[in-house]
Amino acid sequence: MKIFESGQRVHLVDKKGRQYALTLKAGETFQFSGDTISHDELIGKSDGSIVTLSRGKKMLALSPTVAEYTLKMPRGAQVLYPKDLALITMWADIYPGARVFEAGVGSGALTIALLQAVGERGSVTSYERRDDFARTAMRNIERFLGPVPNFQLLQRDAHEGIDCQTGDGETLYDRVVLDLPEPWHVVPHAAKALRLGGIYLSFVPTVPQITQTVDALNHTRAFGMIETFESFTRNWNIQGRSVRPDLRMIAHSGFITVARRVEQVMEVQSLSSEMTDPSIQENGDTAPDWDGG
Ligand SMILES: C[S@@+](CC[C@H](N)C(=O)[O-])C[C@H]1O[C@@H](n2cnc3c(N)ncnc32)[C@H](O)[C@@H]1O
Repeated sequence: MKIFESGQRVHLVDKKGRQYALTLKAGETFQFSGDTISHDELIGKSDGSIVTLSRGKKMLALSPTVAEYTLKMPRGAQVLYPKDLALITMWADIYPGARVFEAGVGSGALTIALLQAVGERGSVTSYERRDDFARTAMRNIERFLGPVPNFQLLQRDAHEGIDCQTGDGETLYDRVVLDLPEPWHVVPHAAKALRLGGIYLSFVPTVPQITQTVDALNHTRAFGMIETFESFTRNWNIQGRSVRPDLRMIAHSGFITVARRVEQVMEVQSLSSEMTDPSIQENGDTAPDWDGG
């Protein structure tokens, strides 16, 4: 059972699912539309409890998930949406023990997701150009995760390079994850900083940014398996017989580009070689390469 303690972040959720964030501090009072509840009443309660405010309104007290926390935490820069955080951690294949380089940090939403995924055995090193954003991010990160000895946040410009040499000349990083406007300037540094087989991932909101990023990845000849994709999530309203998609959704956030650091780029097959490829059937469809498909 998780019991709320002073210093912890708690979300109070009303009947309509609206969430109100507070950081517990003995002696303080939470106020909401003329209703109040003292933090002391929440401290010692279990995660998932129902609490009653001064005028009788009932609310659910929950320990926020990463998705809930990052949507409600103070922002310097725009945060990544949970749908993109989920895809980034999966497609960058952030695993326990991984050594990750990240830039820029913004408000720290992606950093929190990366730190959770690498766990105590892994590490995250992040560059953020703006000192004010770096400070907001550090507060956000520590308020959610507590002290993070495996995290290094440096006020640096990632366009100028990624420090990646250990004493014995080994490159440091398993993964490079970028959420900044011009990732193509960082691509040559990522090629040097990533170990062979390592993964590069960047997130950008517009099509010209993808083109420049993919051009830069191809230009280095150090990356293969380059893919770009986007995602949509659409919530559904399920109330009695009213079962339908919500009227509003986030129609666009951005594009994810992923690439693998390789020793040598394999030539892309030309159309003429595809024509002689036995796996291409006469109608142009690719033949299944499994038995009985
Ligand atoms: C969109 S925000 C990142 C948001 C972050 N991923 C989050 O979820 O909270 C982009 C950040 O990149 C930083 N940035 C832009 N160019 C940079 C560079 N060359 N080096 C380091 N940081 C940079 C900006 O200051 C900004 O904070």
